[in-house]
Amino acid sequence: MNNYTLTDLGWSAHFRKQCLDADGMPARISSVARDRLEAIGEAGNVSLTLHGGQSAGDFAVGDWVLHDDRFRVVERLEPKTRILRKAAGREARSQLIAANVDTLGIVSSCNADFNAARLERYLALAEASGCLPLVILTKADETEDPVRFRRQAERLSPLVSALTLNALDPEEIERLAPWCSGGQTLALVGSSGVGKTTLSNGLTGRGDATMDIREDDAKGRHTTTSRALHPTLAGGWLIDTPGMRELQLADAAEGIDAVFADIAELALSCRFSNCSHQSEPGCAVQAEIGAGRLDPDRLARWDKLQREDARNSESIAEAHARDRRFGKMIRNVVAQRRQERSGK
Ligand SMILES: Nc1nc2c(ncn2[C@@H]2O[C@H](COP(=O)(O)OP(=O)(O)OP(=O)(O)O)[C@@H](O)[C@H]2O)c(=O)[nH]1
Ligand SMILES: [Zn+2]
Repeated sequence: MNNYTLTDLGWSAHFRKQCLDADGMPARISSVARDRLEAIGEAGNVSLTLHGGQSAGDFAVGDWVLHDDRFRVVERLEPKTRILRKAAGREARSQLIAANVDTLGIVSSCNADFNAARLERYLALAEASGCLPLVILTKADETEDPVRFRRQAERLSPLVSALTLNALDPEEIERLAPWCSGGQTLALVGSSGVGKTTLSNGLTGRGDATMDIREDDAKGRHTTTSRALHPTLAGGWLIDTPGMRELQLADAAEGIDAVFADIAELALSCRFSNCSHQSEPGCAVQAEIGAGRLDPDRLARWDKLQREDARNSESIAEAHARDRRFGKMIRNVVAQRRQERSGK
């Protein structure tokens, strides 16, 4: 049995402001099942049910909700940050992976996994999600020169802070405490084998086994959902879901511009506003490359990310519009209920 305060759980003025005139008890979602949410509140773990047009897909691990005394979800509070991904399947739309992640830990290792393009992709994602990016370079014990990797990472963007560590050493893992203490939430992304599980186990003190929640689906079969919001030893939270592990860029245009702010700014000085920065006359970007001040590979990576993002965003723009209409409908229903309750 836990006894967390709302502050321990990551509650802040951002959420309090949203429920000044709302009734219901706050709880933070720790896992999302097909028709039910598991959450943690001041009274401990609670199992919440959805009703009245609510769909599990509208909620993500890390979200704050208000529930009534029959443990029904009344309202989802607008999150501080949200991590989206382009959903699989033919109908392209974005899918909510996690909410209220304060820091996105971008994990890579001090070896052949280190890849500038991949780091930039995750940095853009962190920026688009509103999370603080932290590059965590593992396997520092396996290289002669970890500082070289850290410098390379820090050169990618002024947004980056990076640290190197041996994820197998509990003392070194403690260096991550500032990002996952005091109710703060950290999530880890990165390729397979870079040490996410090792870090996660070290940060939470738990073994590899995830606490599964069993649920009967409509056909009477058992399905399991992993609890995905884990308390860290430092007094914060770690979000670990399968979806976090397969993130792609979607709708991250702003994030890309922030990571490549130097190129985006140069591009403003190109003679043509639709310059492709390949061979046009008066291209400020090519001029910088010619002068040896800009790495042509970096321009190529920027170009690739932008094209990928444009493809993804185009197809999900319509789905977003539909989500907004749906959100509005839900808010209207909730407001109407509230009016009815206070009126009678
Ligand atoms: N020497 C050393 N080994 C490490 C370090 N971090 C992880 N490892 C090892 O690298 C291997 C892969 O680590 P995992 O934690 O399973 O990697 P992961 O990112 O969770 O991989 P997936 O589960 O496939 O996504 C394991 O054998 C770890 O023991 C480190 O900092 N130093
Ligand atoms: Zn140009």
